[in-house]
Amino acid sequence: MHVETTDVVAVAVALSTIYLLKRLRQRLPPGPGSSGGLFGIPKQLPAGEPWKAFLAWSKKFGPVISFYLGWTPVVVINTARDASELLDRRGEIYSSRPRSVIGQQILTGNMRGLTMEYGDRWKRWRKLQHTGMGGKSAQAYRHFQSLEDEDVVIENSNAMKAFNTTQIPGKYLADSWPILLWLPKSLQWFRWDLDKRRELDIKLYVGCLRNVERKMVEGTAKECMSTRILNLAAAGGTEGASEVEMAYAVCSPFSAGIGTVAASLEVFLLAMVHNPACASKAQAELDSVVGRARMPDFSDEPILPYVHALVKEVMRWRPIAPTGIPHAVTQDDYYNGLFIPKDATVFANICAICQDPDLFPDAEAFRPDRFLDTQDSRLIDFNIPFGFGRRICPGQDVAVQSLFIIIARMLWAFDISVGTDEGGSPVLPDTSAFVPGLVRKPLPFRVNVAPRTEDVAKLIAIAASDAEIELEAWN
Ligand code: HEM
Repeated sequence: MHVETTDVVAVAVALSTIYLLKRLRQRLPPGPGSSGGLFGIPKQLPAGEPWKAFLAWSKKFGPVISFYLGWTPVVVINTARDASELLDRRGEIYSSRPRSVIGQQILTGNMRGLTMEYGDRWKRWRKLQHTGMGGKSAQAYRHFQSLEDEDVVIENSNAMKAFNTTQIPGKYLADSWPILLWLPKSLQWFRWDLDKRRELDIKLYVGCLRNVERKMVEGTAKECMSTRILNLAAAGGTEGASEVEMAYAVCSPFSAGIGTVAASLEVFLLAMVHNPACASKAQAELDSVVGRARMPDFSDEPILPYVHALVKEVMRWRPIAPTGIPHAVTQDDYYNGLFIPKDATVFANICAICQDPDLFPDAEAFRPDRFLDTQDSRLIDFNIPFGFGRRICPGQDVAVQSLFIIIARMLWAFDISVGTDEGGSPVLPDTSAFVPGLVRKPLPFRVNVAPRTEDVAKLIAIAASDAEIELEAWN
């Protein structure tokens, strides 16, 4: 039988059209539809803080909503129950990341775990993360977290700045049109700067890892995530991860951990300025448990329930990762009669979930006690700000430890109050004014931080100089 090429093309077009129409007729979760942008399809997320638009839409359309971003279906989950059902229980298919041509493929050569698609490489990377951060490994950092905490740090933050600028949906043509990768490399204008940055990143990360390797050979290395991973590699336990993969893995806590904890501390200050009664209650607990002769330590943690609850409330009241990091679905799925197509991007609206009235009555109020007077395991083991399912933040134990020790010590040492302007009048900051982003932080505000007693300054100075000596050994 003779078949013309045109016949084959016609059949292929017809079949794809039937397939597309069939998919489009399936009932996607309700949503605002598509308005604006090219052919009525929005190219970018709602401006400013998208979680607010998502929350408003969910009040109108229901807890799970959808819309199109370019040609990609986007699903947003707005309650803890639905997030847990989809992202935790169905983790096998909800644990990928949306394809990122610019930020992941080109800038990092698919090495950065945060935005890596689900698969064997991600599983290898994640195993390496647990070597350095999970459970017991996190506890091993406690001593260093209680010490007072530069070229490497600056270069690393440059690497992160470059990565963050690529994480704006719709910003790059090549993210929406991956077909551009078929152009000869010399014509792919969008990769010229990124290729140079990737080379610098690899040099930096591999350089750090080799530095530790050299110290291990000399016998001067201290145990850390790098030594553990290098030992694991030597014992054949890294499943063939390349040197570059390992180098990116050990450097990811740097990038994912610094800005997030710093932003949470700014939220803490904002909360204290507005809620002096909570600060006083925590200070009373600290004074009765720790006394005034020494600073609080990790050993005090089990007997400082209010401080612990205050840390949780800081993270709940104003989550710093408002919509988490988007997941992607790897198979078609149905949920409560709604169709969630393969490759849909899925956001958990963490800010909305943290205001869920069923879980957090009077959610706008800053009330640490909500975590004490409860039998609800979702509050006792509260970790919603760290995301969901298999992609849940691997650094959550490290983060909570950092926040606990810094917040406990700040409250023990200082009175925190509203700042004043040049004329001496108090300036109460807006509790909803944030610098938007994947990780957000409060807009700059004035705050007054004063030592609670004269002895405090002396105690801190002694502790700081001891810590400096100890940290010197890590240089
Ligand atoms: C208050 C501090 C922090 C918050 C609120 C936070 C929040 C998050 C969130 C929401 C995600 C995405 C989870 C998901 O996809 O469902 C995430 C991922 C991640 N976080 Fe954190 N994080 C914090 C601190 C840290 C620290 C200190 C580290 C490292 C020491 C870290 C390392 C990571 C990494 C490597 C990922 C990517 C995980 C993956 O894609 O598999 N984070 N974090």
